[in-house]
Amino acid sequence: MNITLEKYHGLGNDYLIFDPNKNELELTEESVRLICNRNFGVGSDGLLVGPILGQDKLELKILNPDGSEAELSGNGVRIFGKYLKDAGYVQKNRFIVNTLSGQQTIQYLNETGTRIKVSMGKLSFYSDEIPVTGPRREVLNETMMFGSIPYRVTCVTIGNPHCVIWLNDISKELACRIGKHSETADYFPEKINTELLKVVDRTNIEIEIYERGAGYTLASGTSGCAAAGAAYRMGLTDPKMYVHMPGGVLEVEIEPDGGVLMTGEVGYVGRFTLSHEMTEELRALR
Ligand SMILES: N[C@@H](CCC[C@H](N)C(=O)O)C(=O)O
Repeated sequence: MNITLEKYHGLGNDYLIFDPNKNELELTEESVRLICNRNFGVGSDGLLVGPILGQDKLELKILNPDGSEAELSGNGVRIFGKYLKDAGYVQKNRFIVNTLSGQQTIQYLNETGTRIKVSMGKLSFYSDEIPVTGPRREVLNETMMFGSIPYRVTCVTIGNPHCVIWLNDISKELACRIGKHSETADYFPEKINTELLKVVDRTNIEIEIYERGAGYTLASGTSGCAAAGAAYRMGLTDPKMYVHMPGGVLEVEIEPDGGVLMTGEVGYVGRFTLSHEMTEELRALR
């Protein structure tokens, strides 16, 4: 049987869904890299594997295009929510999914499930939880060197690790220039997602993103939550704000206990049935 993948995007952050209940393939780092490759494969910013059906559980495994596993993806969870509705796995309007980072609550805000609110979990700025090397502390406004240049950095986890750099001017070029050094810097034993943050006013921020295991992306849900959390913690914004990214806008709300609510759109691109040749090539990649 040839492999079938469904493609969705969250504000231009595109993911392929590999439903293990409908496909037979043992995924390896190499096969994930080939599927996500934009020239030799279908191409995407990541692969969502699910639903993995457990006892009363809907599990989601999130893979980066380099084959590594991520604890959480905000766009990935919204996309997964839309897929679960489209494929008839859920009938409820509000339900829980499980990722490596814990539980996320998904809520459909419209009939077609294209607008989704997710309760993402809690932010932590503590070094041992992110993780960041050195003594246990909250990593707030510290100087770190990326490619021999010093930057003021606030680090935070929302299940996956983020480093937020507050600047007056941000761009794709700068995100790529800094991100390629910060992703693998010694400060971060599990690597890091990088966000350049520009504060527009108390309810609007702009970010540029360089994702761990994926590189530059047009949008990222966890990055939006991390940057919003950092901006609020630094006293630069109100708790509820619009996060503007090159691919579109997310609404993020920081709750008094550090919980984060994220709301945004999901788009369905289409179904891709891989050729016999491609299916066989993937099966050979062990
Ligand atoms: N695109 C994502 C984040 C995906 C995971 C990230 N690259 C990581 O390794 O932590 C999002 O929408 O949050």
